[in-house]
Amino acid sequence: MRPLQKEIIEFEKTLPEIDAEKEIRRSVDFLKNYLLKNKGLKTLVLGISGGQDSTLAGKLSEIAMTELRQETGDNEYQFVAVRLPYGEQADESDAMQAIEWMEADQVVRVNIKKSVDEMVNALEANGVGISDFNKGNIKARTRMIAQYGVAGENAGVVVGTDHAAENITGFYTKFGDGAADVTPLFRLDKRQGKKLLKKLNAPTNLYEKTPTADLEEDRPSLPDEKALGVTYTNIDDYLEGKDVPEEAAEKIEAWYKKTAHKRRSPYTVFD
Ligand SMILES: NC(=O)c1ccc[n+]([C@@H]2O[C@H](COP(=O)([O-])OP(=O)(O)OC[C@H]3O[C@@H](n4cnc5c(N)ncnc54)[C@H](O)[C@@H]3O)[C@@H](O)[C@H]2O)c1
Ligand SMILES: Nc1ncnc2c1ncn2[C@@H]1O[C@H](COP(=O)(O)O)[C@@H](O)[C@H]1O
Ligand SMILES: O=P(O)(O)OP(=O)(O)O
Ligand SMILES: [Mg+2]
Repeated sequence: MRPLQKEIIEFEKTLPEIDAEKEIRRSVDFLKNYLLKNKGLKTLVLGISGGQDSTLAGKLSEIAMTELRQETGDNEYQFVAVRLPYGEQADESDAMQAIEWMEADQVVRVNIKKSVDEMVNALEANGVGISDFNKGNIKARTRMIAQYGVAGENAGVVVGTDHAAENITGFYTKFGDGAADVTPLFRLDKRQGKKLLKKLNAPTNLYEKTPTADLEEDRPSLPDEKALGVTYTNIDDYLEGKDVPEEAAEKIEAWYKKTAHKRRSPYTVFD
């Protein structure tokens, strides 16, 4: 194994093989225990995009809240699914199918378009030109603001969908979808997430879907793998300690180094 690969695996805590049932239980118990330990917290809040990761994190959140209601008799334990389209979303039906499948207790819908466009206009009116790529990150941060708004009014915490394959590459917007209070998928790679969804009998189309952040208007539904220049198969293999082609390993390690600032708290004079 490459020396940096070993270090990364230790950091991400990814296992070479998993028992899906055990990992489902581990994530559900983690969510339940977090709310039980932090008295006063009652809800889990998560944006549902129609993609694999939020479908999985949403289902785990709903299972956790259902069990907590049954075990405590407290019906305030609720999972709130949040739809956050920017205007019309191409795969809206997938998002609604995911919400129906996970049987979310509550659904909140906020169209982020006005808010995002206002911010871009305000910046541009003051001489700061915003690229389509940068606007994409503003969309992700606006979704974060909306989710914290919902959490703040519902004694909630925001669930993040970050997992090992996104974390290692820093493939998320800093303080956007990278901002969350609890991350039940941390440690899992992309194929392990699929394995959990399969075990949970999720609709196949939701986990066989091409992963996309879908943040750019110039390149709609841009596959993550195209943006990253490396496949999830290679990333997952790398995280599971397997050999991957030299070029893929170099790309993964370059992303890991370039995005180190996202995996820590802000730098200080002591760094
Ligand atoms: N999960 C997803 O699929 C997903 C979601 C959103 C974005 N994305 C992708 O993730 C990426 C996000 O873009 P990004 O990383 O350019 O934007 P970002 O906003 O996440 O990070 C860039 C910002 O980080 C800070 N920064 C950069 N280098 C730093 C350093 N060395 N030390 C401290 N701070 C530093 C700066 O403020 C900079 O503006 C894009 O590739 C985007 O397409 C993926
Ligand atoms: N359109 C969306 N509606 C609700 N939530 C969304 C939407 N797009 C993204 N999200 C949330 O952000 C994370 C990260 O998405 P990536 O596809 O990995 O960039 C996603 O899991 C949702 O929670
Ligand atoms: O985060 P999601 O749910 O949008 O999944 P994916 O990253 O596979 O698009
Ligand atoms: Mg997505």
